[in-house]
This record gives sequence, C-alpha cells and structure tokens, in this order.
Amino acid sequence: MQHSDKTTWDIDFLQDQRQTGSDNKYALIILNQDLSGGLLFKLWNATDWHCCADGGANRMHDALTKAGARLESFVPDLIKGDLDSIRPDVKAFYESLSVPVVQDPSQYATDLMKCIEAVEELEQAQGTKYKIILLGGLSGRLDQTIHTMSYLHKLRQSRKWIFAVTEDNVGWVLDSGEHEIKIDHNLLGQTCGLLPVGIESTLLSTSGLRWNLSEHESSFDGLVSTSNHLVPGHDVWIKTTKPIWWTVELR
Ligand SMILES: Nc1ncnc2c1ncn2[C@@H]1O[C@H](COP(=O)(O)OP(=O)(O)OP(=O)(O)O)[C@@H](O)[C@H]1O
Ligand SMILES: Cc1ncc(C[n+]2csc(CCO)c2C)c(N)n1
Repeated sequence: MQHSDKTTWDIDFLQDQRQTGSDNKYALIILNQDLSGGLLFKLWNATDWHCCADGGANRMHDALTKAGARLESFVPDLIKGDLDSIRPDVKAFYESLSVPVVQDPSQYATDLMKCIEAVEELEQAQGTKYKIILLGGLSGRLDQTIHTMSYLHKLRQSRKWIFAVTEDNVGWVLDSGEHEIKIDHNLLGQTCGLLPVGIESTLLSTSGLRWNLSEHESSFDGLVSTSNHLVPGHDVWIKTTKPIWWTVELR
C-alpha cells in the first residue's frame, strides 16, 4: 500500500537523557545475545516496561553482575519463553524478586514472538500502544537474524514503532512511503544500509546520504545499498515504494 504521509523518526531512546513517563511509552525486550552493561543501562533507563526473552535473562543478569551494578535495581516486569535457555540460578533469583516467569512451550513460535504477544496483552490491558525496542536480534545466528528481519517486516502494518538495537547497529523497517530520519551524529556512526529484504524490488529515492538514489530500483537480486554513509549535519530522507530495512551503525 502506498502511504502519502511522511513518517519522522527520532530515535530518542538512544539518548542518555531520555526521560520515561513522557507521551511515548517504550517496551524493552532483551533477547539472548551478548550484551554490554553500557547499552543495557541506556535502553533500560529509556524504557518503561522490561521483558526478557528466555535466555535474555541470563544475559541481563550477567551483564549487570559484570558491570558491578545492583541487580535489584534492574528487575524485569516479565521473563517469557519456552524456558529452555534460562539458567536455574537466574530463574530462581528473579522468582525470588516476584518477577513472573511465564513458560510458553510452543515449538511453533520463537521466544521473541512470545514476548511481542506479551506486549500486545499489556497494551490491551492498559489501552496504550508501546513503542518496542529489541535488544539484540540482528547479529549472531543467521536464522535468528533473518527471523528478526522477517518478523518486523510482517509486523509493520500493525506496529510501526519497533526497533532492533545491537552493540553495532540500530535498524528497523521503513514501510512504503516517505520517511525523515533525524540524525544525531554523536550517537550514530557514519555507515548505513538500505536493505530490500522480503520484497521483489522497490523504487528508492534518498537525500542526506553520501550515495543517494533517485527513483532507483533496489532488489536483493540487484542493487542493495550497503556501506552507504550519512552526511554530517544532514538528516536523511527516504522514499520507497515497498518496505525496506534501514540500518545505521552506532557509535
Ligand atoms: N544466537 C542468536 N542470534 C540472534 N538472536 C538470538 C540468538 N539466540 C537467541 N536470539 C534471540 O533471543 C530470543 C530468546 O532466545 P532463547 O534464549 O530462547 O534462545 P533459543 O532457544 O535459541 O531461541 P528460540 O527458542 O526463540 O528459538 C530468541 O527468540 C531470538 O529472538
Ligand atoms: C517448519 C518449522 N521449522 C522449524 C520449527 C521449529 N521451531 C520454530 S519456532 C521454535 C521455538 C523455539 O523456541 C521451534 C523449535 C517448526 N516448528 N516448524
């Protein structure tokens, strides 16, 4: 579907000073991926509701311990999954802090999907829509990485505001239409990509990039804009006829 309006993206959750409790509610889903204390603290403080996907609880527990943080100051609202990855000591620790540890044994949905379902339930109960940040999911196992890309692509119509953040990248799906992406060069590195994944092809126009495109076809089987660069001092504008993945390097 062609959207006529422009979406403006301001990834304020990467800024240290973002205050929770503002109009936008954010949910954080911590996936089972290597994780540094620094990124965890930043995203934790920028978000209002926190959930660990199964072994994501181990990663959080271990990152906090390594950083010398007080574990009791970072208590998730939920741990959910098939629970084949969470360590018994981590499960017992969070249960002792009254964290709900919810087992969904389905082998036809990933733990990421089970956590998104939990956000949907929260939204129904509160009558609020959350913006979602996945911590992890765009690196590591290729099947999981492609799953993240596919799942966010499929979610795009019901959920515009969902981002995946790793140590190296932030990425999300730009649905068909026009997009303005606010760039804070203190947070973002220079390298970015426009990835035509899950579509036959798209017509792309851009500004604010080192290598811009003008009504240019992009497809997995043809042109893929990788290793593109942000231009200092400029925001990015993108017009696409089909949904694409946008990724940009983090500093
Ligand atoms: N190696 C990995 N690379 C990328 N993402 C991962 C990786 N491992 C886990 N994840 C993400 O973290 C979530 C929770 O992982 P979990 O601890 O359950 O591992 P898993 O059993 O391999 O995952 P799943 O049960 O969802 O297939 C997964 O649903 C996935 O989104
Ligand atoms: C065609 C097909 N491929 C893979 C799986 C396996 N699978 C998909 S999600 C999931 C849960 C992981 O916690 C598992 C085991 C399946 N069911 N159907």
